[in-house]
Amino acid sequence: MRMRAVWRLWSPGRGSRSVGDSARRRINASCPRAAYLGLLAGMALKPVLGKLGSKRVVLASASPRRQEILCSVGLRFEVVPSWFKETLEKSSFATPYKYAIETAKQKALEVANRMHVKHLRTPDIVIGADTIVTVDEHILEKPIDKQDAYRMLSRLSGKEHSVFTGVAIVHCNSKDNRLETEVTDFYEETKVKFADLSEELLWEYIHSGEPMDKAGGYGIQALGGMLVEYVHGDFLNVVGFPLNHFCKKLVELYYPPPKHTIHHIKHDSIPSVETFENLSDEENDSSSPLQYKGAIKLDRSKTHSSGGVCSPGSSNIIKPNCMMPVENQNGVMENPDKFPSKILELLDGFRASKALFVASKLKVFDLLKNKGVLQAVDVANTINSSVCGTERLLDACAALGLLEKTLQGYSNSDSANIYLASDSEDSLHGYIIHSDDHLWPLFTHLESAVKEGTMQNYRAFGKKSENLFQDSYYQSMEVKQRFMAAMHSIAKLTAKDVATAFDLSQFRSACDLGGCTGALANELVQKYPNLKVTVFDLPEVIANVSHFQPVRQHTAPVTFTSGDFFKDNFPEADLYILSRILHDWTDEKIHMLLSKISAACKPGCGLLLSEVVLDDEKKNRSTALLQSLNMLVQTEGKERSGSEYQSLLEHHGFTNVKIILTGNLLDAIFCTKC
Ligand SMILES: Cc1cn([C@@H]2O[C@H](COP(=O)(O)OP(=O)(O)OP(=O)(O)O)[C@@H](O)[C@H]2O)c(=O)[nH]c1=O
Repeated sequence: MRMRAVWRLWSPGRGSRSVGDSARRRINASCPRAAYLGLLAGMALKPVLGKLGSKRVVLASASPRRQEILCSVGLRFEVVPSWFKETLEKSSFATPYKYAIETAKQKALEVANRMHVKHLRTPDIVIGADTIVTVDEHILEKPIDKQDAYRMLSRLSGKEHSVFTGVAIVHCNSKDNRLETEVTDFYEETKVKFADLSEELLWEYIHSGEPMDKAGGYGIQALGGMLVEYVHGDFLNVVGFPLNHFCKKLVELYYPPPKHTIHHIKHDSIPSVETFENLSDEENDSSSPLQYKGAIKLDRSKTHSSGGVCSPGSSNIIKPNCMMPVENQNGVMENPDKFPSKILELLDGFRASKALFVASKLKVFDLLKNKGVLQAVDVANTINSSVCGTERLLDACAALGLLEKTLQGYSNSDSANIYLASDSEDSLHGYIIHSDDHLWPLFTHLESAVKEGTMQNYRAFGKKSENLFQDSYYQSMEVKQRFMAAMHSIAKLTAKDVATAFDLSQFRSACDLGGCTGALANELVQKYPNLKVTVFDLPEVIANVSHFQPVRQHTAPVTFTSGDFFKDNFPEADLYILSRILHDWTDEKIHMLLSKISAACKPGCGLLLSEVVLDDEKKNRSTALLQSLNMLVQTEGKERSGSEYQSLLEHHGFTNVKIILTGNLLDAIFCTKC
């Protein structure tokens, strides 16, 4: 086995309804990623699932993976596998995804018809899906036998291919005993790259039996994961169902922007955007008079799928072609394609960030964690702020899903308790404060950074950063502590995924260069009790690490040694670690550092990097690419792609470079000295 792909998103059965709330919370607390996904999805889907709860929902698929994925978000449905044969003429479709969508549609329609006619049980909604793999302009479906699987897998070997899943959501209605259907469809594309597969590995995999019921002849969620070098896009889409896109579609269908938003379109030109978080205000469509004050009331009898909405006699008349959700024949609200939700989301993004920053800075989440539920006036008095300002901040946070608002007052959401309270184990408070105090001023000079191609520390803080860390991050005790708390937050969030990305059990000593508070080092000694880890960092940092150490430690403690890795000799080790170090520096300085590490390494020594890895074309991972802009405004470094890291490492005698996209904020790269 030469390559291994680890993507922790796939965890069958996670979030199943049998797990009680408190149990789930416990699981989540020890697994930040699961917690994030669980809470986000749970929160987002609640109102939509509520609406679907009373409907007969049918999954027209025999695929156990699709059943598990949909189960995992708590959707209630029956399974009626489709009898539709996947025999549409592929060459008659202009693009592969159109073929996948059409097949998905036919699968769902076949089930809808059969249930209506044969079983006299018309479903409300039928969901169909079809997954295909495309490579070199060929569409690969499920192999018919082992030879076919061999042909498919050898075609995929060493190459990038696309996985498309087409999905059809069919709304059904029985009128005068006739079945009426309304289809909403979409597709999702994920790019997957396979390693070069040896004949031996290929046949071993085929004989495992796994390829036979899977498009392209592999199952990424199981043994097939070992064939994969990287995945760009939605992992679950490869597994068979694009859950994220599906949830967004449900939101669009069942939860159009709140009616008072429509008011804003007219007067502010900035409607709120459809994020999952918007859904936390479950009762948006309640009949609360306050909620609709001054807003257009949508009268179902006056809405038409073709025209838009008007409310005659009201002063708030909306013209037919403005960005209104319109009702389709099934009474379902849909957004016209023109609605530029993505752009508006970006345009508004800074407001949401700033609301989060201010609430964190004013310790709103700490207060609510301690007190449970409070009215706005009590929060305002405690944080020494105006009642009207506090109320608006709390409302905004509630609408963003950070708080919950009831008649009793405001309380923290689960994710706020886990990530926003400053004293919780997985708190991101440090990083939030750093973002507000340090990154925000730097980003206000992004335009200059882009024009000049350099960091903006002088413009933002009036200080030259000749020595980046001394001048920017360690210039005062306060700034240093803030910076270390920020790095600690991120390291805690990512350490487990980085520490477990590769098998490091053969190493006995490790040195984490620039390892700061030792968060990754502490995770490594948990995972590998026989590993002795030394954190090597500047004296200013080492002097300040004590209060970041874990309270209960069952393993040998991590040791800390001070020095400058550019100038001083560093401790001997058979594994070196650089976590978020290379992205701070120019290629020239990286070469200097890597050649020092290479010289210190004996053959067989390992080097573990943890960085955000960009895709080779630098076009797919927006979070990673924004992180590279972040490096532009504040350092002389940048984020790099997998092949860029590979060539830097190979240049210094490291081989067998493996990259794992962890699905977390940091990815992991491992290589050995030859
Ligand atoms: C690439 C890949 C695919 N699959 C499975 O491949 C089948 C695709 O075939 P389909 O025709 O879309 O679905 P089906 O299995 O025939 O079911 P149905 O929709 O009823 O026709 C689905 O099962 C998927 O999970 C995996 O489990 N893992 C993977 O990495």
